[in-house]
Amino acid sequence: MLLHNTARAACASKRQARAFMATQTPRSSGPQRRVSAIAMAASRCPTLAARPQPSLLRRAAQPGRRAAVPVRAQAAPLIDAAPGKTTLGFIGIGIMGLAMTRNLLKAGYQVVVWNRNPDKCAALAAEGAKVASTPQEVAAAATYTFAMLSDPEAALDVANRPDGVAAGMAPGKGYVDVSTVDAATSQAVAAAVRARGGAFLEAPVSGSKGPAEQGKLIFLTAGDQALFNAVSGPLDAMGKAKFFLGAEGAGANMKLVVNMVMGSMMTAFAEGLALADKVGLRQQDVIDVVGLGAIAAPMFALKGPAMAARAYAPAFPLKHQQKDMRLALALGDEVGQPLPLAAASNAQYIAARRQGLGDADFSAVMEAVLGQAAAEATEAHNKAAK
Ligand SMILES: NC(=O)C1=CN([C@@H]2O[C@H](COP(=O)(O)OP(=O)(O)OC[C@H]3O[C@@H](n4cnc5c(N)ncnc54)[C@H](OP(=O)(O)O)[C@@H]3O)[C@@H](O)[C@H]2O)C=CC1
Ligand SMILES: O=CCCC(=O)O
Repeated sequence: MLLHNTARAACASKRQARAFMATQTPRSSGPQRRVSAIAMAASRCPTLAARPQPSLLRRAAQPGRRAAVPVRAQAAPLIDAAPGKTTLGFIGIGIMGLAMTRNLLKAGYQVVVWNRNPDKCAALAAEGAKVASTPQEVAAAATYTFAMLSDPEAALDVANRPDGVAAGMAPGKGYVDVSTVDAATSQAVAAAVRARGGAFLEAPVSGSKGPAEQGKLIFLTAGDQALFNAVSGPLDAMGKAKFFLGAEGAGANMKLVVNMVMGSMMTAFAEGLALADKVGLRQQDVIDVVGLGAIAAPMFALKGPAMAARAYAPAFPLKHQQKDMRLALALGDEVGQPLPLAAASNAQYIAARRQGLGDADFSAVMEAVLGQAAAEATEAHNKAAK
């Protein structure tokens, strides 16, 4: 199935197909083995087989001349990032960006940072980062620039504003957007970066504040594979695993699938805790029982006790989870996949945002669940009283 989907992604456009064919020889260890599978799938892609790619072929213009042979696309070589040698950029010093940048500094990279609210850069400056005054300045100073921004609007603005990342791009440089956005946003950012000669990789992450601090994120990457290889060191400094999934859009889609499932799981768990409470069960007992059985999940064990205490210190802000539900639902709409469960969960995240909980942890969806239950109880009581 993965192979099928990645093959489909690999065949998405002529330009993407060219990117595949121009990529470096895949390395053979760990998740990178998936790279080989993708490249093989791309090479078997019927669209590619049926349509010769003019810029990839040296044509035999006259009879008697040698047959067309593949020519590698001319892309600026990308140098492997190395601690002590490579300057990296990081844009978006929020919950995730702060922890990720710290791990790059700890690994020995020179890092230039920018954040819309410059105050958030102060701690990193004290730890050795340089602070730039625009995203363009970051991209110009760094070989490879990372960005961890809240949503598609922020990602597009930071890339395209007059003093944005694209303006600082040049051949030999790369932009790695680790924000959670939709595929169309990622593709638009990729186009802006490539128009200036830069390489692009989308690399949304699975894992929250804790894994970001511990350098245990999981990168879901797609785009220019040469850039994936070049930033392998920095990715390893921030994460425990990395997947290269194909042409840009595949990483964004993977992230939305994962977060849609996570968002629905959290809503279901909150409903379970609320129901347990109503029937006189101890919520901690529910957490313990769930933790020992087939539906055990690290997320339930991690968030459950705080939810029972109705405390929601933000690790993953609820407004971002709701954004991810919205983007996943839009994706379902686009491809004709009904997602009724996700739609119902999204309604609860929207309700929680309306309750002013957008900046709380996404487990605060519990309050919407409790709020709705309380409202329904009142309504039932009023009906019975009539
Ligand atoms: N927290 C988590 O557990 C995880 C989050 N994510 C994703 O990572 C991204 C960031 O999340 P997180 O760090 O938690 O969020 P935060 O809200 O803490 O950080 C958001 C960052 O985006 C910046 N930003 C927002 N709008 C703009 C804009 N228009 N122009 C420039 N910068 C802007 C903010 O700048 P400012 O400080 O000035 O507001 C801030 O640096 C989101 O896409 C989220 O979905 C992915 C995995 C886990
Ligand atoms: O996007 C947020 C993901 C949070 C997590 O994976 O724990």
